[in-house]
Amino acid sequence: MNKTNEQTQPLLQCKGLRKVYPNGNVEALRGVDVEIFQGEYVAIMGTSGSGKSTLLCTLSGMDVPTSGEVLYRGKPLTQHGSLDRFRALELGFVFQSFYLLPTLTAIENVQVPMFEGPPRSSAEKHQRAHDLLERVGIGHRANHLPMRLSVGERQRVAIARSLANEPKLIFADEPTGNLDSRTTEEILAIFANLHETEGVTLVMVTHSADVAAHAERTLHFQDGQIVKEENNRT
Ligand SMILES: Nc1ncnc2c1ncn2[C@@H]1O[C@H](COP(=O)(O)OP(=O)(O)OP(=O)(O)O)[C@@H](O)[C@H]1O
Repeated sequence: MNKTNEQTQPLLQCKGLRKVYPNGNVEALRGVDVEIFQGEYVAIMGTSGSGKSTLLCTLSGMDVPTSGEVLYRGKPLTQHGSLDRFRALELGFVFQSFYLLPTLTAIENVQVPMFEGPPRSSAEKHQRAHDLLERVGIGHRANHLPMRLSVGERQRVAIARSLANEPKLIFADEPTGNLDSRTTEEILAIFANLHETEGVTLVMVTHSADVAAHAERTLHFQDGQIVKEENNRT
């Protein structure tokens, strides 16, 4: 990615991030510095227990670090007002286990974050959700409950939901962890398309080198620290 002047400030940054879980006194993050620029596609890769999910939780404000700071557009996360609202408006999330609400249809699931988003009529929410489902290739499944969808289709719904409020940054935590290899490629193609055609900033946690290779840059994580950084496009 070529950095223009506007991109010299990271979209998201953390400095000296430490996280100690008092339960078991586990030091999950041991001084992590990361800079993520607008429009980047970054993979955080490491073995199980290395601290990837903890990093993602603290970077996104879902959890608080023991020490160190997370900055969004140069300002500490804590100064962005209500963290719930900040997350709903600025961030999108995709998880390994989808976390779709089982009693809502696909199109209803996609609309859930919109209740925190910019004011929209019911008809507008419905239309937008439908457009998002079309965008990820499952407009024809809009009225199905999650249990009537394949796992790959569920993840597509979760991606559509993550786009509900036009987030600046999407966090994906092992988004292909429950998928077979063909479906994994399909889901990664959706991420690549969002990144390439719409400039969505993506931070993806994975334990798989093959999956990480789809990102532009890989941060290798080990024992709560970044031990190596790799540019996947050179
Ligand atoms: N709530 C918690 N309380 C205590 N220890 C925790 C908690 N959450 C995570 N840990 C510990 O912190 C360390 C990092 O865990 P984390 O889930 O961030 O790793 P991970 O790399 O995402 O692992 P995985 O790939 O298996 O999900 C591990 O030793 C884990 O046991």
